[in-house]
Amino acid sequence: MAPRTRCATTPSSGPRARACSRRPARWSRPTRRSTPTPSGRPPLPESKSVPGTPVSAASAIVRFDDVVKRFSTSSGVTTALQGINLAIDRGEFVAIIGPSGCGKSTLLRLLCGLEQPTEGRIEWPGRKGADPVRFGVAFQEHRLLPWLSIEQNITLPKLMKGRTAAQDLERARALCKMVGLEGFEKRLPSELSGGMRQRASFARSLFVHPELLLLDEPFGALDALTREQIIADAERIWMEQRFAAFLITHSISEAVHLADRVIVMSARPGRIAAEIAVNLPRPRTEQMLNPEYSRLVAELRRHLEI
Ligand SMILES: Nc1ncnc2c1ncn2[C@@H]1O[C@H](COP(=O)(O)OP(=O)(O)OP(=O)(O)O)[C@@H](O)[C@H]1O
Repeated sequence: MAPRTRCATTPSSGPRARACSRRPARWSRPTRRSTPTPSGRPPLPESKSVPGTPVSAASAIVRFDDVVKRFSTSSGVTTALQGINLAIDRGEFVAIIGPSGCGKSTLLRLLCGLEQPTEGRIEWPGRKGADPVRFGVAFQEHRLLPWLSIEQNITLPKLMKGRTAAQDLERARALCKMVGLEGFEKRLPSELSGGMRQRASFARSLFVHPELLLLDEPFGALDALTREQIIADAERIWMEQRFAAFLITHSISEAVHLADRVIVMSARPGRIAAEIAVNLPRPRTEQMLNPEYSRLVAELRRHLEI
């Protein structure tokens, strides 16, 4: 039987081949932590991805089975994604990286239901009845409404329903504090720096207590220093809350800093070319000096052919 995914840049034997995702549709059970999380919540996976080990229905929040996505336009049909088999576990941080146009945003849009697969299935194993999984989304552009204060922007889902309770404002304030915006709750977006607006956008994505956080290059447009600070904060917040996260990024260092697993996509039609488990200890702020960090960066560079 042909492999479900193929590695475009990896030889058929040797260490690189082991990273290649020639594996069945269901992947990898995480190793469980024995130490409590800083928030005191139940322990969740620290790092994972043993090639060929199936993800159980109980641990996966979402699973793509042989998903194909084609777009039909007046100028023809584009196959954006081909043969995607991917499972994301509860509490797992997955980063996705690949060349422009390889289908990363299409994957994200499939995840939040803005697109439907042309072939294959997307399953939500833990979903009860018609209850949707709670999503948070943050984009490269902050998408804050300019006429609303930061706390109003954060509570927007409730504001739109016309009922912002005291506890919602309390949560908005707590989120502002969490992302380093304490004291700026009443400000308008135009009164904040670019990095602060991005922090506010990140806080807004957390407002709904997401089970799955979708991050479409949210730190991509920031200057290097601000970006480093926000990434460190994002990791801390994820460690405290342990939602599942799906991060689109063009930055190898960002992927290695944040993710338990980095998925490398090949050029269009997008396929999963490789899956790299990141087993570095957290928090990873100091890990750049770790030889394993350099090894992972080099491995990802090889897969991306840069
Ligand atoms: N609504 C659409 N209609 C037609 N084609 C589309 C649509 N959305 C995406 N595509 C095509 O699907 C392919 C994948 O696009 P997608 O935006 O997912 O790539 P990407 O990896 O996110 O790119 P980038 O890194 O540049 O943002 C591209 O060829 C794009 O032109």
